[in-house]
Amino acid sequence: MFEGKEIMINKIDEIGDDHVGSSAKTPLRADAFDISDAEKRKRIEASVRDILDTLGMDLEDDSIKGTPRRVAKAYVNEIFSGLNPANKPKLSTFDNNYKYGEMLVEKNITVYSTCEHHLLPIVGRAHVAYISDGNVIGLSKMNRIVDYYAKRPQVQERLTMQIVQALQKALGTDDVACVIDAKHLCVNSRGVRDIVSSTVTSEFGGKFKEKDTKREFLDYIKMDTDFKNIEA
Ligand SMILES: Nc1nc2c(ncn2[C@@H]2O[C@H](COP(=O)(O)OP(=O)(O)OP(=O)(O)O)[C@@H](O)[C@H]2O)c(=O)[nH]1
Ligand SMILES: [Zn+2]
Repeated sequence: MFEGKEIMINKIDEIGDDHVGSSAKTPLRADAFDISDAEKRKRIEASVRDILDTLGMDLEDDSIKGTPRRVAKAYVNEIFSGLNPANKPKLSTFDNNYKYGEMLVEKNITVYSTCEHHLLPIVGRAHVAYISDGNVIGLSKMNRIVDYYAKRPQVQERLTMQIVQALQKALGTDDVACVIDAKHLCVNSRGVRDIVSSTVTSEFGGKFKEKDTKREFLDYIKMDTDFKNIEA
């Protein structure tokens, strides 16, 4: 019993949330890792079949009969793949031998996530920056970490914080920032149906809390957004 609990805790560490402040943790049940991906696909397939059946769809129809299986595969293998610690990217870092001392910005990283309130897509761009404290990270790893945390049921605020906290841990510095500008289809396509509005969230760690550093980062990413509300 105790051993099982230990294993569970280790897996939560692997998922990358061990370093995340409690407010930014993905709300997972304690037994979240007891269910294999194969079992998840099986259960989701049955649930989707039930939804379509309830909607009155003909599940014998050639176009629809494979839908429960397709949705289950897409959810577990792609759309919610960031819930499986095995999919966490390895954030390889290197010594900053060339002593690059300025900020590095990886901008316009594509974000495809899923709103956890309606299970509808969140589509946008993330802009990530850090200032090296001795380590540098492979550029693609920033895109990968954005994608990993995006592939969960999310709210944009939590996604932004998880990205920053994961990179702070990998790089061993607080000097990391992230801005996300994204459209929520739950706002654009249903409900209030505002097709134009988008949501901007930001998290500024360490030196990025200072006015000039924050300004430099925001100048590099130059979005068509009024940043007055997030400037110091
Ligand atoms: N803070 C935050 N809210 C979100 C995010 N994604 C969706 N929401 C909001 O979650 C809220 C859920 O509100 P509810 O009143 O419970 O749901 P609802 O009746 O479907 O609300 P409407 O969307 O206004 O029709 C909505 O206002 C969504 O716009 C997000 O990433 N962050
Ligand atoms: Zn939503």
